[in-house]
Amino acid sequence: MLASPPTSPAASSAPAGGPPALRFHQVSKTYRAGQVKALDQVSFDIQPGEFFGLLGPNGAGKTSLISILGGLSRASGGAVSVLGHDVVNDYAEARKKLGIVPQELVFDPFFSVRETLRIQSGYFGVRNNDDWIDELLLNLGLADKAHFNMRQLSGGMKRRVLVAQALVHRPPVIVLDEPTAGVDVELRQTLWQFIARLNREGHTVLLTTHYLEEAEALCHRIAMLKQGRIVALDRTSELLAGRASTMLQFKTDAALPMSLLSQSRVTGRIVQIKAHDAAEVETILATLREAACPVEDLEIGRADLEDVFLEIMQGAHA
Ligand SMILES: Nc1ncnc2c1ncn2[C@@H]1O[C@H](COP(=O)(O)OP(=O)(O)OP(=O)(O)O)[C@@H](O)[C@H]1O
Repeated sequence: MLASPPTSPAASSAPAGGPPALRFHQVSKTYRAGQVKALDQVSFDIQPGEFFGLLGPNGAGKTSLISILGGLSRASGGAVSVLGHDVVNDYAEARKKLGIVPQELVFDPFFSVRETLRIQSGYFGVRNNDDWIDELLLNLGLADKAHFNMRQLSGGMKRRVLVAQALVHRPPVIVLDEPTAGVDVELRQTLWQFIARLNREGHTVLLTTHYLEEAEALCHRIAMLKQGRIVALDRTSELLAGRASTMLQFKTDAALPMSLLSQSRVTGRIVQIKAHDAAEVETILATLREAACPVEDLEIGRADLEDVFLEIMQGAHA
């Protein structure tokens, strides 16, 4: 089970007339001389104060988009800006406004945790930053590791340092690329509490994750990428409300009636079938009875973001 992240507060309103926190305008990216199209004319804005989720299966283009945002790679077409600063033409200003937690664990093995954070502060021209560094260490459960050499930390601890590094210059826009991949329940809880607090205080957050329960709990709006294109973009509540709202789950050893197969998800003995309303639930149960399909441990619940995600990725609403 995933750790339950704290529910994010409502987005603070964007300053009237100000630039969006992040703007992606017709962004395209190709690799291998155009053979691989990782991003295809991706356009969307994220407003200041939003907690925004970018979801998609492996290879959808999420990391490519974040690399372009952070200046690690160049878009093949289109433009990206951070609070109005273009990431190519106005790189230094754009980079100052951003704190990016990368997916990969990159660190310098020669320094302690505190030295790493002081050096990172120096990159951004922030002096006498120890009070904020102490607060970061405390909030990320690293207070007793400040003097540890980076090599002495576990993978989860290194990831906490990466988060602290990204936040060391108090960036107004925080980008987290799968920050909870392979980390334990405790870090996820600590991390989400802290990030939700920063968001409440007005920081914009862009999150990519494969943990859809986290995205559902935290994100005000969600974009879904599939093969480099945006296939859904809406408020989380609208995404959930607009699709099948009910989920039947039961166990069976028998084959399902053909008429139910297309709307079912089968994992071993567990079958999940989506329904739009109570009448459709009745029809499904009647179909199972008529087919003499034995049903155990029947549960009827609300469809969650994972159900919506799978429905969209399977192309039903693309
Ligand atoms: N340096 C590269 N050279 C060639 N192809 C690349 C390169 N980087 C990414 N790709 C390809 O671009 C596509 C998008 O990859 P990307 O890493 O952006 O996806 P992702 O959504 O972040 O995936 P994941 O969830 O697995 O991290 C994939 O087809 C990938 O193989």
